[in-house]
Amino acid sequence: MWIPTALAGVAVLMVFAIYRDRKKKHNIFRKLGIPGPEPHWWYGNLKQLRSQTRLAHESLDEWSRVYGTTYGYYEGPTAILVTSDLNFLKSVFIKNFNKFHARKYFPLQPNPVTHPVCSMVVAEGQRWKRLRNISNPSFTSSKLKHATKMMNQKSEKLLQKLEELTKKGEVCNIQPFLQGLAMDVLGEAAFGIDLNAQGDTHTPLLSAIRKFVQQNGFQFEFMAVVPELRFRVFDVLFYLSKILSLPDWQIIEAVGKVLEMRREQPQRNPPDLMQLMIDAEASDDHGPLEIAWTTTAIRRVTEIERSRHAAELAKKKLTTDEIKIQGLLFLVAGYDTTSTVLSYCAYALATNPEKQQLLFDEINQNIEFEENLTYEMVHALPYLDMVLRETLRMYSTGGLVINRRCVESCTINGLTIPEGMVIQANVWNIHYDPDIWGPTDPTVFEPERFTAERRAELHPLAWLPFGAGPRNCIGLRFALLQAKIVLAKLIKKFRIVPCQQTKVPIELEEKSTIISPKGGVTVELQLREL
Ligand code: HEM
Repeated sequence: MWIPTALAGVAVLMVFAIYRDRKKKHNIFRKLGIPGPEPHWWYGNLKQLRSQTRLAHESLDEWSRVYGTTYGYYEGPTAILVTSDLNFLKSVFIKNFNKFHARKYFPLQPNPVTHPVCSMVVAEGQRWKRLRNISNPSFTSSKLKHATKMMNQKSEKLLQKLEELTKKGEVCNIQPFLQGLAMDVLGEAAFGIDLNAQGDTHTPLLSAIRKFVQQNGFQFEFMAVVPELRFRVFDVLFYLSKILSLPDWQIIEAVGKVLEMRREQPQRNPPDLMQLMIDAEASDDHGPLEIAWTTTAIRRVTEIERSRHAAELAKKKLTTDEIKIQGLLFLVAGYDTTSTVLSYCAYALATNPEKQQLLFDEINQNIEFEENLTYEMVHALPYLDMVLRETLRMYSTGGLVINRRCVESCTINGLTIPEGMVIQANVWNIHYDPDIWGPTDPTVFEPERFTAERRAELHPLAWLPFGAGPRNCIGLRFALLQAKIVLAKLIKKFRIVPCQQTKVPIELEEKSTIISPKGGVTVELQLREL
């Protein structure tokens, strides 16, 4: 009888210890004199952050109306400082980057310090720098110039598909088409292969990526409540994903096959991302990815892997597994973002016909039908640039990942930030601030906010769709170039008009870490007369 009683006593003591620990952690903002919503002792403010009626960015925006420019909330025990103070953000994202080079942990991710394999998006410190430095040369101006021909070809294929649909008199949900295009462009640019996602929208790779993007979203957010278990749960799930051949494993396997193929047919000119990674591959490989993915194996290999990693870090080399994970990252990071932004553009132009006409006039005067748009031609279309920037202001699809985790306690603009606190840029709030974007109401689509003169007056952190500082989006220029080529060709050929199925105002949803139009964007495309 005494055993169950003792166990119950231990359980009560443990719950009490956790309760006290949480209460202590939830006192951080009070001690710093920072306002914010009252946290629940167990899940913090997670339940209020996302509800049936509100998405996370709407909660952040709403809280800033109640608590002001800077406030704090908690995800489980983790303190999140949310701010729209542009100078404060500049200090964190740029001036003090050495203390803020990490992101808030994703709901499920590998341990960025001890796990043998991390992609750039979750890596930290030297590890992140090494991965970023190896990938950076893929995004130089000369690489982008080289990619324009391929982007043109893929866009022409998109137009053909859309024309077929239009001729049948059908309205179209444009997002899946744009997803196919984005995937084809990435396949060529990063790996030198034709994925033909536009030919067959149900290829196993595309389906796997779609599922991956859906599943790795906020349904795992409960992990924020028990951050101590996050890495272990990731390890177990990843191990299971191999056994069950879940989407992430399918993508990794597909990238692995490309890697093998490319090792046999090396050196494209100029080298693409895959070639850069192969060139940076370590000769003494660590062995297959799966060795790490059992909890017991992890303990066994960590020390060995750590010392190997230290040696590799010094050589700036990549392991085979890192190449595969980086490959997965680029496919996932570039696929949904660019296609989502283009879908928002279609919505914005359909519902603002006079702005669409201005854009058409600029394109019509400067480019011929089916012309191969060069890098220089695209950059000589200022209104096209303004339309994209305004769309990205109004619909900041990646706003929720624009945060940094403090890796060493420090004082920023008079505020003491303890290690582990996350600084979240309140992007949607900043992007709709009338003091920055007025006098025209920021809820109105007005590309004219981005004339060269007005841009020169903007604070460098006022427009944040791609984040800021050394850890901003690596694909920024690539994405903008691709989006401009597609949009210019699309508007030259079609008039985009709203139809019965167009949801006005647009409905949003949180998918993975991005904010997308719910159910895509359905519009009517009318062929323009030649
Ligand atoms: C319009 C399309 C895109 C948008 C809106 C977007 C947005 C973002 C944002 C907001 C971040 C976080 C930045 C920060 O924390 O400061 C990010 C990071 C990243 N993006 Fe993009 N992105 C786009 C396209 C792409 C493309 C095409 C690629 C790859 C070809 C890409 C690869 C990445 C990677 C690898 C990171 C992590 C960078 C790091 O941690 O160092 N993105 N993106």
